[in-house]
Amino acid sequence: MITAVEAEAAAIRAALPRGAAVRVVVGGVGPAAAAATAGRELVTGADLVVSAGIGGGFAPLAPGAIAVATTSVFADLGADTAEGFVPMAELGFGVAEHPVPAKLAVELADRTGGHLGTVLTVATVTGTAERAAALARRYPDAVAEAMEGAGVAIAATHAGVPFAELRTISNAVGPRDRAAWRIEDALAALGRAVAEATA
Ligand SMILES: O=C(O)c1cccc(C(=O)CC[C@H]2O[C@@H](n3cnc4c(=O)[nH]cnc43)[C@H](O)[C@@H]2O)c1
Repeated sequence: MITAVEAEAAAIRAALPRGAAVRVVVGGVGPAAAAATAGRELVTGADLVVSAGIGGGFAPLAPGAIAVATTSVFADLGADTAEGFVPMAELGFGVAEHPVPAKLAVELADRTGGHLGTVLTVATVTGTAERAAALARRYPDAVAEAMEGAGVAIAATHAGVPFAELRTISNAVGPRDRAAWRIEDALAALGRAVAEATA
């Protein structure tokens, strides 16, 4: 499991059953750090790699809720134009959407009680209602936004290893309101979700 920060890794380690064959690695914030870390870790072998941590939630997901990716997508990798955002794939520069094997996503959601949907990976955290609405229009089934998942997915694809993404909600995707963040609730939910997923 690759997390962005130590607090996420600590919540996961505390929840894992004793002797679980799970490596928990802190990779840093953002898709580039996550991809580099996952690539390095996958050289030593793994059956599965999971990007796990807190994230922003799209309605109706509220702080403490669990999101499980059906697809992790680079949502802000592309070009800004007068006609709007053009995704990387439409520019002819590769793949932005990284599907999770359906059986894996469904099993993870069943075990954790998580909401299935697209999880967006962004390099810039959404901080306005306008951007949140634009993302929701482009990805109507989006359940969460975070900064690492699709980076980990790229490394997993290169290594030929299945990938999943698990996010617990700390804040709503929308206008920046740091006081409304519920990081402790999200970390507690992350621990519960990992305990349920690995029981
Ligand atoms: O100071 C801020 O306003 C601020 C706003 C959003 C995120 C941060 C972080 O430091 C987040 C880093 C970390 O958390 C994940 N995360 C959590 N919520 C979101 C979100 O709404 N959008 C994107 N990422 C989010 C992210 O994966 C990072 O690892 C500070």
